[in-house]
Amino acid sequence: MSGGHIPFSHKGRSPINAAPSKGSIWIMLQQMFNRVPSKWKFSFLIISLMLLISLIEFSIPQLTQYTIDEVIPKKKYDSLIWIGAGILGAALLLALLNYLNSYVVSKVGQKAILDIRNSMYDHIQRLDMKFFDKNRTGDLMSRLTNDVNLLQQLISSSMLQVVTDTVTFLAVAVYMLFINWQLTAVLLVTFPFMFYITRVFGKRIRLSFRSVQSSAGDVSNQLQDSISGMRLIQSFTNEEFESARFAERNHENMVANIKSVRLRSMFSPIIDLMNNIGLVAVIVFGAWQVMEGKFTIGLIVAFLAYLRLLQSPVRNFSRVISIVQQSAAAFERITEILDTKPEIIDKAAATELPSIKEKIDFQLVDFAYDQGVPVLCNLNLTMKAGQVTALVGSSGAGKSTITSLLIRFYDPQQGRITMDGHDIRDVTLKSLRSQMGIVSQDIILFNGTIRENIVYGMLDAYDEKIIESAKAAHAHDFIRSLPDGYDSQIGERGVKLSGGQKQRIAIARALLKNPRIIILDEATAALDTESEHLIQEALSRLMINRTSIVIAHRLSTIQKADQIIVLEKGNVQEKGTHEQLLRSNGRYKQLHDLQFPQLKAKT
Ligand SMILES: Nc1ncnc2c1ncn2[C@@H]1O[C@H](COP(=O)(O)OP(=O)(O)OP(=O)(O)O)[C@@H](O)[C@H]1O
Repeated sequence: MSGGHIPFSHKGRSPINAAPSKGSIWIMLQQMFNRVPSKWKFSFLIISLMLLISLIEFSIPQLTQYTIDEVIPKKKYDSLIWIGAGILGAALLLALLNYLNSYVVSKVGQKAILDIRNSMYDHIQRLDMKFFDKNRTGDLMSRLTNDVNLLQQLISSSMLQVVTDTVTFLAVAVYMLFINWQLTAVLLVTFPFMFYITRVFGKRIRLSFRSVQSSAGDVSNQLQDSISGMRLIQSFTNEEFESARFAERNHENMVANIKSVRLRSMFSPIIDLMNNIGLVAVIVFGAWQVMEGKFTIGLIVAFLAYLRLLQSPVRNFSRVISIVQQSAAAFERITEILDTKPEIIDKAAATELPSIKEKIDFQLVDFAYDQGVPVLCNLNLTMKAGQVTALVGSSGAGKSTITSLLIRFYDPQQGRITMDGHDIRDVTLKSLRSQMGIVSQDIILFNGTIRENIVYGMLDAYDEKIIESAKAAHAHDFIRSLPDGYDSQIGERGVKLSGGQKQRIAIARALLKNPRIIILDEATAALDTESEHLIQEALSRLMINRTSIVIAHRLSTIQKADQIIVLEKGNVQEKGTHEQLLRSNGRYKQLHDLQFPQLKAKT
């Protein structure tokens, strides 16, 4: 891949990036503060510590001035020891207080970060499927990890510094104005410029960090895609192609970083230059005033020390500003997630859905994933409780969509879905979803042991129940033959198991949940005859005494269904039993003949 156009190189950036929230630094600090445990007690402690620190820092130049203007001219030898001890004592106290301050703030900051990450995770779990359709895993992971880490950096090192620096700056500036306003005025001339430069650079730095973080999200997306698809990459020997794609993302991230570093590298020297102009002003104006006999040398020395006290917050601030801006950009990305409101939530007056007894009804349902691309149109269908309803039809006809609407992963734009007359939007999600179990072709298993994966169906189940479900799912024997039995690790997504084994674990999990309604989405595709036989048996057990919805491409598996619904282009084309549909000689018969040409020949 020699730098040419790389297919699939669209970034697929998460749409939540599209509308950056207007999070100001102040809002960020405020919200972080709200997450601090016992914030007022903490604030009192921190403010007391800071005031003490400022007071001590402030007293050292006082002692210096006193030494130069009083002790030296009047040769007060006795005072020297006290002055030495005073300065040393102050320095020791300063070290101790700084340690305390930094430790307390960092500890509290870590707790705030813990809280943010937990709330983000909790919030993400409640978001609609629509959100996950549109946003990429890598980017979300990058927000939960990288962006939260950036905030951590703000709290642990910088926020404290900004606050202490501001207090020190104000205290010193007021005191300097008080002891010599002319000299202070000369010195403060440079500050409005610094303020202006800080604002201009601040904005640019934040924007540059946003691109850095967003391109880090792209790198993370790329990694997530390729590492989880490693089997595909290696089987197609597309390693070089993938390396080129990764290099492209990585390069974009580097360019964004370099741009950001350039801005930050320019900012600090400009602030230093301003600081030095202030120093020149104090030296020239101060020396002139001493020569005129208006100021003492001690005053100038003390002033220079204060100047250092005044300038060090400014210098620190210019350093910290990039961390603050970086955190502000991270905070915006975090807020975008926290501000995304799920649409599928319980209504205030939501009731508990009673166990299904009669039927599920789809009434004039219209649904589209994307506006203008209808998937279901005016769909009417009824599925009787305790029966098996099979959904068949061409690929893309909307079979899986029907089940996604039933479990409320999405809500229809028009029409309603009811269970025994209850609109599913009027009942709690928990009571609705607790009645459903899904076994699909894309089996989702978590990294962990077999036991952990089965027990996911009912987290407080006893071992006997787990084993009972595994037996019913024809999984017990193969589990027992593994060296660690139920405690065997199955690897990420269950990579250490065969397709059929994974499916049986998923069936055991569903059996343990014991749902009233079971959805089987192409559950037996791509299996050999023997596994299929075992799985069919397990599935039959799973379907006993439940309302079952089976999506199957292979018509052999659904011939005994109580009702077969043939869908085409989001609507019901035919319905009936296998025999009825064959007799009516319609779309079902067509599909059937395609799958069983030998039977067609006989008829
Ligand atoms: N998450 C989604 N976002 C946007 N469009 C989607 C999404 N899921 C499905 N679609 C589209 O909706 C239509 C119906 O898809 P659905 O998965 O319900 O079909 P299906 O009948 O189950 O197909 P198959 O038998 O191939 O699984 C298809 O055109 C598909 O491209």
